[in-house]
Amino acid sequence: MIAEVATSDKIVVEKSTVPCGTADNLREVFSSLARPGLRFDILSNPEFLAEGTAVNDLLAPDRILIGSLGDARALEAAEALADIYAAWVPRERVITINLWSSELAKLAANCMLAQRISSINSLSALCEATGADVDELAHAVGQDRRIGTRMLKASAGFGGSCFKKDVLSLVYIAESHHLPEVASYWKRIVDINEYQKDRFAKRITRCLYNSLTNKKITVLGFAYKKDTGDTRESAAITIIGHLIAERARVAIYDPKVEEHQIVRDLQQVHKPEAVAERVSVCEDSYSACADACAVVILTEWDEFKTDHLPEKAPRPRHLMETPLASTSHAMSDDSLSDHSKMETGSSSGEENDAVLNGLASTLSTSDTAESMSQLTVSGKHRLDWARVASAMRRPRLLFDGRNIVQPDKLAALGFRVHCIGKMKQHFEL
Ligand SMILES: NC(=O)c1ccc[n+]([C@@H]2O[C@H](COP(=O)([O-])OP(=O)(O)OC[C@H]3O[C@@H](n4cnc5c(N)ncnc54)[C@H](O)[C@@H]3O)[C@@H](O)[C@H]2O)c1
Ligand SMILES: O=c1ccn([C@@H]2O[C@H](COP(=O)(O)OP(=O)(O)O[C@H]3O[C@H](CO)[C@@H](O)[C@H](O)[C@H]3O)[C@@H](O)[C@H]2O)c(=O)[nH]1
Repeated sequence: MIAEVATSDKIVVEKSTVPCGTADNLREVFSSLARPGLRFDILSNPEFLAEGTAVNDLLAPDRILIGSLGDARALEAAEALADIYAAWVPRERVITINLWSSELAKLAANCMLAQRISSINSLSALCEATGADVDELAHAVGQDRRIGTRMLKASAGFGGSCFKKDVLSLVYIAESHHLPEVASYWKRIVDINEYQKDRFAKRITRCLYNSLTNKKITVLGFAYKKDTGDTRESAAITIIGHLIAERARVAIYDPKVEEHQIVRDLQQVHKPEAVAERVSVCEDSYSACADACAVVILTEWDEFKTDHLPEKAPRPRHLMETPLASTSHAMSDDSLSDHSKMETGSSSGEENDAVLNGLASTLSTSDTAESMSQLTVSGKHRLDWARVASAMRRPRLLFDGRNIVQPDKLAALGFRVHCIGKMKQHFEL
């Protein structure tokens, strides 16, 4: 299009993430379609902003890459583009490199970011098996400045329109250059991501006694990350797909994703009838959680955090006198003990309810009640987890697919909390 309408020399800037070598293809297109005598300088200037932080990323980028062919004329074009950025970006952050390095650097950056997440996620499986804690591990490892702490948050899997696409693009490039070992190395990043989502979904099923049929499970968060309504490649799509396949009833709440988008996404992985029958999209967390036996956090929205809850909620006085030791051993296995309580309403299950009810009455009179009902942090809304707990059914499981809650605080409210990369199941009697 540009080639066909241009009547003077042009600088053409590639902003999109493209396979390495695209600039060459563009040059061929321009030379075959453009008017004779016109010159087109193609520059690679990949975009590094992330959704949710786009404005900040634009205003204060780590670096600006400008790739050019490197001849005198191309360097002049690169300089013209660099001058635009000079209005707000320090010159030393504008890196001028060759065209192919720039195209490949964008892909490589995303692949290496995705690789870090798959690395920590693969380690999260090991943490669950060994008793290590993945957040402690990430912190300890990240203190080495050569490694750093960012992009090391274990999760139920990365999503977004870029990571999977760009890793697979690199895989394709490696294959087309006859580098199968390189291709298979990078392919594993995506494989581990699929494994992580699958593992998380299976853990939910396992903790609900290997049957989800007609059990209500609430999903909090559908976007691929917080502060965006984008759902492309969201881990929620795959994980909810598993829940639907297991015939659960799934209630979904996300503060930014519209119902029609959720339905459309789920219809990619399931028949429309199954989605219509098994999925409901709710206006708020409380209606989504009512009567659910499990809550699953899939997006790290701030409103789901527990930083407004007191460090340790007071145990109701009447339960202080109750001998608790006798039941504690029965709670150590994450499936059997819950099973007996849910099916039979055994005494320990009733004690759990008593804890919750007692807690509610204690909270209404104690000082802690004030901090507990303080549902904003720095002016931002927080979920009333005590209200959620009282609206749920036993065993009140909570699966934190983003490791954003403080498990002990929720355990004090009667939840049984499962986190990524932590063997310990958090609950109180
Ligand atoms: N979304 C981000 O946060 C982000 C950040 C950095 C870089 N990028 C890159 O920017 C580009 C656009 O991303 P986006 O999130 O806006 O994607 P998008 O899917 O929202 O937009 C892509 C647009 O390109 C159009 N399109 C696709 N193929 C085309 C073709 N062959 N010819 C003409 N038009 C075509 C689509 O119709 C769509 O309007 C991608 O290369 C992406 O990797 C995106
Ligand atoms: O420690 C982390 C960090 C992120 N994620 C997940 O990874 C995905 C991607 O997150 P993020 O990188 O913040 O968002 P994107 O908007 O996809 O941005 C990436 O993709 C863009 C498009 O290419 C690039 O421009 C950005 O630099 C690159 O960060 C999301 O699902 C996150 O929840 C984790 O699981 N753990």
